[in-house]
Order: sequence, then structure tokens, then C-alpha cells
Amino acid sequence: MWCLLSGFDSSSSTQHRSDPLVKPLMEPCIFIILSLCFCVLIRRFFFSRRIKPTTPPGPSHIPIISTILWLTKSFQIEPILRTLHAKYGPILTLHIATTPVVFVRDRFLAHQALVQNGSLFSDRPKALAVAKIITTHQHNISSASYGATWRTLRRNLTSQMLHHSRVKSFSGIRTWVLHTLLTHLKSQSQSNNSVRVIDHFQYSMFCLLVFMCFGERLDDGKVRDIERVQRQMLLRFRSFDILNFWPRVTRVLLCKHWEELLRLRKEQEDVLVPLIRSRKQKQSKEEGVVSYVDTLLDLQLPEEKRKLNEEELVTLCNEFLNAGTDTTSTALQWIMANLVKYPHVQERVVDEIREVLGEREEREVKEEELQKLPYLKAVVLEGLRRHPPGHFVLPHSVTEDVVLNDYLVPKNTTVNFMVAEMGWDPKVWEDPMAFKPERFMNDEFDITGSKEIKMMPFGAGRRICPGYNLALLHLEYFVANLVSNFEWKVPEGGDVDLSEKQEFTVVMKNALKVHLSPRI
Ligand code: HEM
Repeated sequence: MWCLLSGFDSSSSTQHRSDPLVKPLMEPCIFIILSLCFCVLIRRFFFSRRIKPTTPPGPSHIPIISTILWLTKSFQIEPILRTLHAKYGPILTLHIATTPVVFVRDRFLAHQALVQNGSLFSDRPKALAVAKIITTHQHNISSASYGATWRTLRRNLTSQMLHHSRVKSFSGIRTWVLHTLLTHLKSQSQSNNSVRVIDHFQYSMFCLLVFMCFGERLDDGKVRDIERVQRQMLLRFRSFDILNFWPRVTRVLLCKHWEELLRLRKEQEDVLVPLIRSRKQKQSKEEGVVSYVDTLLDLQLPEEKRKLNEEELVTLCNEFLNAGTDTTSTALQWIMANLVKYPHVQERVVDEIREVLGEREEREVKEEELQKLPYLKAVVLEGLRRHPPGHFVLPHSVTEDVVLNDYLVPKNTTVNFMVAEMGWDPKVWEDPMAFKPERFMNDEFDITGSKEIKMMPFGAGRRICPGYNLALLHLEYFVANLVSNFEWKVPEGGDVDLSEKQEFTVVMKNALKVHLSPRI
């Protein structure tokens, strides 16, 4: 073909015209070229008309009114989405905000978006009025746009706080927190037939994260103060959604609500700023452990070419404390609830621990021993699959127009991925609503979903939770030691109710209450 086409080279055209062999070859050649051009034109014409992708389908809406209606239903969005996905397929659009929001339910599409096209799907939506206050204009990891500031903040957290040796340096504090927790539970179990455990779990996680954040063992009262200001903001956060809707108007009409938001933020600053300042002074004397605040004090914002100010430090400490406490204590409660409900699973964990402890008198499972406990790991993974603390990842946003499953997702669209639905997919998980840790016993499970997503309690791709290893360590360490030290049972006349309630994370609607007997 190449030699035939070269016959059209102008420099050699005279020679070809005189060649008797060339003329019969040229005619079919021209015909073929013209046919090809025609085909290309036809294809372009039809493709541009027929397959120009449309945005993902969804129910029709009336501007403003639909948004207000959705605001009132935001707490029950999951069952509605389930029905809508059955009708419209694995990807759909809802008009629940001022701009359309896309929901993805399918694990293959999630992999395509978050892992294979990670650079396009890793942005966050622009902060609305309330989030601007809480995140000091997106100066934290979870809300920062996909760019240099996000990269700097995230790299600081992963390389300075979450790498293996730094995590190991906090093992003493984990042992101390565990002993405090066991002592509290023991004293409660002596006077009560039924102990509500979530408050103890939350307090323990705060003790751990507060130490990592500020590098100090604070007294009980101070930790409880931090817990109070953090949790009240967390629990009230969703109720402030309404303020985002036309902020200029809500500032007048809902001024009390605005005042409350500002008051909660101010309370956080009042509690956290003295701790940050005290760390600043200690840092100049170069004392003791490296805390999260220490790593932030020297950090330069690459775009603004300046250090973080005090408000931004509060925002980042707030993120660190919330991300590591609420999620983990929620997951811990769900896992323990299943161990109470299914005593045969609890017994199997205890048997596995007994083998590892051998003849040892004391019942403490050490961190280094966790890797010898595959069934315990399976229990934790099954807990995260069946009861992921977040039923959605944080909202993502796309940096340019992109086609997903033949649908157009326009630039800046918010995209949500349905974590719980993926972990409950009956095509992947047999009997998905049952609690069966055995399903994780055969292979090493890749929680990051880099090759394939089967569940994603920590998300996947570039925005995957950077704290997933720390979270797994905390869960395994506490579950192991809680069952090793106590027998966990349903109290007389009680029950384990696995109903859910949406708070910041999805928590047990009726908090777990247990009867604890020390194991001898
Ligand atoms: C059981 C415990 C935890 C669960 C289930 C969890 C889950 C998640 C999920 C689903 C995301 C959103 C991912 C996305 O948007 O695609 C996330 C983000 C994040 N998590 Fe976690 N997390 C846990 C513990 C932790 C801990 C211990 C830390 C650190 C101390 C942490 C820090 C963060 C941060 C900073 C982000 C934002 C990442 C970014 O936007 O780049 N998390 N987490």
C-alpha cells in the first residue's frame, strides 16, 4: 500500500504517468482512498449525533424546590438511592444541591474512576459557606483541592506521623490507654450487669489521638474537654447544611443557627490553641516525642509561600482528631457487637489468642503478636465490610469532562461512591448481610483495592484514607485485648440490636450494652 500511495508524490508524478503499469493500479487506489474518506466522514457524522454522551440519568427535578426537599431527606438518602439505582442503573444524577450530584454504586465503575482515572476523580468540591469556616477555606487534607497544598499536607501526615517507625514510637501510649480502658471496664462490670461501652471506646481513642497530636499525656479533665468540643461540632455539623443554601439570606433568617456554628468553632479554638502554643514553646527547647503539631509548625504552604496560621493549625488538629477517633470507635463498637451476638466467633478469636499466649500468665496481646492472629484480622475486616463507619467516601469532584460508563460527567461535578453497597454486593459476597469472618481466611485481602475493588471502607485511589494502617492496628489491638481479658455477653433480658443510625458516621442506633466477666 505504501509504495502505491507514494505514486502521488508530486516529484515523481511525470514518471508514473508514462509508466504503463502504474495507470491500472492508480484507479483502484483512488477509489479505495475516496471510499475510506467517505467512511470516516459518515462515521464522524453519526457518532457526533448518536453517541455524544449524556449525563447520567436520574429523576426529574424542579430547581430550588427539589434541593429544599432533598435537604429534609438527607438523613434517609440511602434507601432512596437503592430504589433509584434499581431503576436507573449503577450511576445516576440527583439534583440535591445547587449543582447536580452523581452517585456511583458499582465497584467496577468505582475502580475505573478512582484508581484507573485517579488524576481526574481526585478533586474535592468547592467548600460551601459552613465548610469554609470549619476548614478555614479548605486548608486541611480531606477538603483541599487536588493540588500542591493537598499534596504537602497529606505527605506531611503520611511521612511524618503514619509511617511504620513513627507509629511504633507510640506503642507505649497504646499500652497505657489499653490498661486504662480495661481498668474502667473492670470497675464498671463489678457494679453493673450491663455496661454501655461506646463512651469508653470514644474516650480511649481520644486519649490516643490527643497524645499523637500534642505529644503530651493530658489529665483526664483536659482530654474530656477536647472530646466535648470535638464531638459537639461533629454531631451538630449536618444540622448546619441548611445554612449553605443562600447564605446571605440564611445569615439573616437563621442568625441563631449561624451564631451557634461560630460559637462551636470558637470553643474548639479556645481548647486547642493553648495546646498548640504550648507545643510551640516546647519545640524550641527540642523536647521528647514528635507530635502532629510539631510537624505542622515548620510546614510551608507551597502555593501561598507561608507557614500555617493558628486558625489553620486548629483546623488540621480538628481533622486529625476526628478522622482517627469517631471512625475507629464506631468500627470497634460494631465489631464487638457482632462478637457478643455470635459467641462462637468470639470463642474462635479467644482460642487463637490462647495459642499465641501459650503458658504466659498475663492476658495481654502485644502489638508484635497481632500478625500471628489471622482470624482476628478476618473479624476486623468482616466488621468493616458489614458495618463500614462511612457508607459513602467523602465527596469527590472531577477536574475535567470525563466519560464514565458511557455517560458524561461534566467538569466540577460532585461524585459520591457508595461504600456500603459495594461491600454488600451479593455478586461478590455470598450471603452478604451475614457476619462471616471466614470469608477473609483464604487469601491476603488487599484493602486498598488497587487491582480490584471488592469493598472500600477506606476509599480507594489517590484520596484513600491515609490512616488505614493505623486504624487497622488500633482495631486489632483493642479487639484482641478486650476479648482476651473479658467474656463479652448479652446482659440478662438484653439484646444486640444491629440497627443503624446516621451521625457523622453510621453508628449503632441502640448503643451496645454488655455483661462483662473477667477471664481467669
Ligand atoms: C476505621 C477507621 C477509619 C475509616 C473507616 C476511615 C475511612 C476514611 C474514608 C472512607 C475516607 C475518604 C476517602 C475518599 O474520599 O475517597 C477517609 C479519608 C481520610 N482519613 Fe480516614 N478512616 C479511618 C481512620 C483514619 C485515621 C486513623 C486517620 C488519621 C489519623 C484518618 C485520616 C484521614 C484523612 C486525613 C482523610 C482525607 C484523605 C484525603 O482527602 O486525601 N482516617 N477515611
